[in-house]
Amino acid sequence: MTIEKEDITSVGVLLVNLGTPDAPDVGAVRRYLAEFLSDPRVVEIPATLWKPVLHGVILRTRPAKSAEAYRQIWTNEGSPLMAISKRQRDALQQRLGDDVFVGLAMRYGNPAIGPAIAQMVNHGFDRILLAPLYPQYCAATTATAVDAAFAELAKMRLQPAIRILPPYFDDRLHIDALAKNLQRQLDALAFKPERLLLSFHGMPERTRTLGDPYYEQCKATADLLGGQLDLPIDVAFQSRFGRARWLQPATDMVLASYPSQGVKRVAIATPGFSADCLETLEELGIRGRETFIGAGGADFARLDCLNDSDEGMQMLDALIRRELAGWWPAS
Ligand SMILES: C=CC1=C(C)c2cc3[nH]c(cc4nc(cc5[nH]c(cc1n2)c(C)c5CCC(=O)O)C(CCC(=O)O)=C4C)c(C)c3C=C
Ligand SMILES: [Fe+2]
Ligand SMILES: [Fe+2]
Repeated sequence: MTIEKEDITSVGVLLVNLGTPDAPDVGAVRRYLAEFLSDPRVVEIPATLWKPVLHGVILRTRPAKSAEAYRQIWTNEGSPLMAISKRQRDALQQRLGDDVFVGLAMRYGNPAIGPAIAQMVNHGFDRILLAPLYPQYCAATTATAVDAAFAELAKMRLQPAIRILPPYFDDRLHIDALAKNLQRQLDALAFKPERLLLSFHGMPERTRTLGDPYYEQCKATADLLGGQLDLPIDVAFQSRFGRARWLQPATDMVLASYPSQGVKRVAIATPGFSADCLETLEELGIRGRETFIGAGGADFARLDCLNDSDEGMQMLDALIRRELAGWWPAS
């Protein structure tokens, strides 16, 4: 009997994002935050010091506040991050066709990475491309997603072959998709912004010296993108958490200071997020707007992430096809 190569290989792609609570209520948000903030890749404080603070203070106070924020952005399809991620998965599956399976998993909450990998392996997928949907690399996002996948593989005798989508912060495909998508949104605005603020999720500043290339990669994305747009850009970092010094400048401080510098019309975009989520919709779209208008600003627009836009899906399709070279299409 001869076994053809095509008969024995089965290729799957697993899109991975950060994750979100199952519901906008205190219990679900507490479960999500407990998993997220117990990850030593996220909070790099010795467990003996951090656990009492997490369980004694943070998980008693933050879930109610965060649940209230989630309620303001929740949709009929659930959390925006989940709804958009599912649409990205479906659109990619459609583009790649039936020969390649496209799955979706989240680092925190559901659907979890471990069971998603186990399920793919049980269904016979022996070549899996993990695609953490973070354009810029940091240990708190990319590395922890990969850790979770390999923790599942560590339980297996017969492991699938694994590939990992590299960070795509400076990839021409990514920059072109962002430029085209943002220009389209800017052209549709009822006002002409004097400034485009590019807001990336913050990180503790010390992660830079510890070896994360995140800050430099955010700056590189911004520089390349700025070169393709016809308005001045600024870069800032949002969502500060905890007491340590975070990457500067902080988005809320920049928004508050614009009007006194004569910048009254602003657009804000988030090229570090592949899908809109609490941090873009509530923190920027609601609170950021209030900060800017409250400080004397006149016009504010929050621009969408690439999400499942044509530009975004075309980029993802091309990035994934490139990483699948030699695996698929079968030669
Ligand atoms: C895109 C990159 C992200 C980085 C880098 C990141 C670092 C980081 N985040 C926290 C703490 C929180 N982040 C929260 C939400 C959240 N964070 C990201 C992405 C990055 N985080 C996303 C996509 C989301 C949104 C999830 C959603 O459900 O829509 C939250 C939860 C919400 C809240 O209570 O504020 C926390 C907490 C830390 C500590 C950190 C780096 C060390
Ligand atoms: Fe975060
Ligand atoms: Fe936040």
